[in-house]
Amino acid sequence: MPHLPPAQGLGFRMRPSGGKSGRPAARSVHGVSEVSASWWWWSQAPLQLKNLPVNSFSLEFLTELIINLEKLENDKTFRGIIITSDCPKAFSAGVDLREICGKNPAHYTEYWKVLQDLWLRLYLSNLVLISAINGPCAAGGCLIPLTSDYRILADNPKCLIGLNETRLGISAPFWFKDPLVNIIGHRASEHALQLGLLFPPAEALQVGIVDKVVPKDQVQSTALSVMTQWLAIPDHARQLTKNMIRKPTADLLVKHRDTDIQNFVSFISRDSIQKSLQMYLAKLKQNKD
Ligand SMILES: CCCCCCCCCCCCC/C=C/C(=O)SCCNC(=O)CCNC(=O)[C@H](O)C(C)(C)COP(=O)(O)OP(=O)(O)OC[C@H]1O[C@@H](n2cnc3c(N)ncnc32)[C@H](O)[C@@H]1OP(=O)(O)O
Repeated sequence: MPHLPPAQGLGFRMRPSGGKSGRPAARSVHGVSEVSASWWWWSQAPLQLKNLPVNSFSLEFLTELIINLEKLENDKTFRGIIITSDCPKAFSAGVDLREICGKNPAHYTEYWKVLQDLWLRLYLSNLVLISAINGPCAAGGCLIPLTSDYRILADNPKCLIGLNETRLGISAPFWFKDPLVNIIGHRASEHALQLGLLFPPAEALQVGIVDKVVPKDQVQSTALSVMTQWLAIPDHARQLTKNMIRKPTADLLVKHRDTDIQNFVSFISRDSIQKSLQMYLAKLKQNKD
């Protein structure tokens, strides 16, 4: 792991909410993030993503997320995580475009490798992962939902979800496409991916990219209730089953990850792509005004 300097506004919060176990909240500060590990309810941990303004995946944010997930995974008292956003504007805006614009090939290589690492850690996690999606998530912003075991989306027209890469003139990586196919099926994925569809809540539910749509103020309570159902299953049986179903998909990335990195680096280093990226970033800033 690279050494990371402290940064403001970046972090993950595991919010205490009157835990039943009576355990005191443990608070520790690690490098860039403050992690308040405490018990909320049994062994489920709410993990709130906070990389203002839109939870885009900067290298620093990805690295911290991986570290925090590893801690939770190794702490045998935790059996599940509810992942949500603590940024009002988005669940996640996906790849932080500033990480892949105007940098050098070594940086692009490191960035893509860490993004793959996060995907692998999430996709093969032994924990029950529930995405409580309380904001838009497009393209790379779907990484966490697509690798989760269950997805709950807030019923708000702004909460669009989908792999819209083709609309940006790019193709979704195969390791984004594969989980989508596993979730919504082949034909629906062909349709969604080629057209770069971003689904509003009702359509997202209909196509199956999310499992439940509820009013925004019920996303957390619904996630808790779903988690309770999942935790009623013995861990070892559920974990073996999850691994059996997901391993073939994960193995594809493990097997092809070096080639995938090379492809990404050569693609992103092209002048034409760098120009498009600069224009897209400028457009995002203009839209704000
Ligand atoms: C032509 C584009 C080419 C892209 C080439 C990419 C190549 C990648 C190779 C292959 C990778 C494929 C897999 C993954 C791909 C991705 O994830 S690409 C990123 C996809 N995400 C988006 O396109 C989301 C863009 N953002 C938005 O739509 C909106 O910001 C929002 C999330 C819906 C929030 O809207 P709003 O509340 O109106 O806030 P804004 O004012 O728009 O944004 C606030 C600030 O955040 C900055 N920002 C937004 N998204 C990103 C981002 N992805 N990376 C970096 N920064 C981002 C935005 O510029 C604003 O900044 P300031 O103006 O400085 O406040």
